[in-house]
Amino acid sequence: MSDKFDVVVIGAGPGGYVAAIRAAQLGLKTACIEKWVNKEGKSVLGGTCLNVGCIPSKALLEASHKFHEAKHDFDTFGIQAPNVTMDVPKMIERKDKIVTQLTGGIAMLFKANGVTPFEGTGKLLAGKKVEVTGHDGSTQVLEAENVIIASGSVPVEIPPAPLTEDIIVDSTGALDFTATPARLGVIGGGVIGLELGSVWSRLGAEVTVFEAMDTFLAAMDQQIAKEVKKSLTKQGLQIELGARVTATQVNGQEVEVTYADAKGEHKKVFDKLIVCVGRKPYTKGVLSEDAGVSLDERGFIFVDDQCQTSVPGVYAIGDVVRGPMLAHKASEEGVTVAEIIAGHKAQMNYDAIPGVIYTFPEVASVGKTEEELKAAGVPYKTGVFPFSAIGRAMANNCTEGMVKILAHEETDRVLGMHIFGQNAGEMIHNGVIALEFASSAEDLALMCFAHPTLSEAVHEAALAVDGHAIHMANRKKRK
Ligand SMILES: NC(=O)c1ccc[n+]([C@@H]2O[C@H](COP(=O)([O-])OP(=O)(O)OC[C@H]3O[C@@H](n4cnc5c(N)ncnc54)[C@H](O)[C@@H]3O)[C@@H](O)[C@H]2O)c1
Repeated sequence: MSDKFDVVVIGAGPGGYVAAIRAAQLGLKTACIEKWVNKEGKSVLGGTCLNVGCIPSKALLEASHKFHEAKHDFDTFGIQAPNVTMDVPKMIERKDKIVTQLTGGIAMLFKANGVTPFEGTGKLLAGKKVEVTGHDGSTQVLEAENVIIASGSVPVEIPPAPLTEDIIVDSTGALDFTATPARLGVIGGGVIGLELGSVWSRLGAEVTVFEAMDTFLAAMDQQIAKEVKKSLTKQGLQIELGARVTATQVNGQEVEVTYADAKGEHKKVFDKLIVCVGRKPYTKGVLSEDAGVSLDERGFIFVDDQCQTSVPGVYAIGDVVRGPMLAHKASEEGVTVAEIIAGHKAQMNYDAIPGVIYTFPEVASVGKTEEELKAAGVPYKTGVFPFSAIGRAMANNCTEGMVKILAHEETDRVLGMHIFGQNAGEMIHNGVIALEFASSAEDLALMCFAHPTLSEAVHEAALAVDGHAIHMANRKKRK
């Protein structure tokens, strides 16, 4: 059987499903192929983000934060809640319910928009044909005017720590622990390591994070990264920098980790070990040999600025192509490509993609870091404002962190915004809008921010760029 579509999308993660919906909205006959099967053996849409990534991890982060707050911080507010306990299976059940609701929601959106879903594995053949192999092994070929590959990424595995059934796990396994491990090891002090390490630490695990690099959150603005490390350490995460895991040995229900740092070789024993050392693009079985689509030297599908691959009419988006591996980046690329296919002018701005680490407090950034500006020789000025001087932060009992704004020394144009603080992931959109609209720090400073809000720290940081902050003594006073 052969079916013809204007657009065939391979993959229904936040890149693929968004691309498919937008293409259908634009009047294009669209199909979307997804092979994901959940724990119950059911075909589901949503990819990594909805099934085992962004959403389930946030459900656990929220639950563990509430538990931690009830146990340790309620007293500050005058609330007595002795004997607070955590029901881990119930927390996991709630997480699973949210996932089911959201993945089912995409199926409904496909229906509402007229996207034809196919369950199975999509493989690009020559001539913009796509073969779909169903879960029962049957095959059919779809013909397409345009193909969008959105096959995503998978966790990197490392030889010293091969995954086991339930002791050495990846980020997916760490979302389904049935009880809090007493001792938890985490390999990789990146985004996933800090988020999942936080979840289980708040629930009572003794957590050690092994990070191979000497610098903590090396890609981040280092003034912010230092504060984050201090805060997480205070919360109980033991962060070992310059620590490379060289071997693991599972003994019954525990695992011994061997790691090397500047002081030599050490060993530490854990009940569970999470491996989160990055993700790699997933192209296995997605491209036939004669498909004509080239990969780059790191295994990503090679694309131009408009996400076009080496084959005209074949596009690739999201984690399988260059750029940050972030759901919202994938979605925006999906919309951009759908618009391009429909003949519209569309472009993605890679300079204004926010990144958030959902620890408590959150860490969020957009644009350039101070280190990047220094390295590029760009003249800049900074405005920093601490949450400790924000009334709402005091009322909320979370005065940790700061907002930092970097602006061009001569033009005053906002070049970067970095926030460590409660709700930083929401506040960072001030920076995204500033970058998109090429605002100056003065533009932000001249806006009226609601009081009392945490966002006032953004306003004050913008004022501080030129030494005008109201609620702190400015280091440099300017007119
Ligand atoms: N909140 C979010 O936006 C979010 C959440 C989860 C994942 N993600 C994305 O998923 C991707 C994967 O996340 P991640 O945390 O796995 O990767 P990452 O790249 O953020 O961090 C991996 C870390 O592991 C370290 N590492 C590598 N090998 C090691 C070893 N042998 N021993 C010790 N440390 C080692 C690296 O130096 C690095 O710091 C990232 O691109 C991330 O952006 C984003």
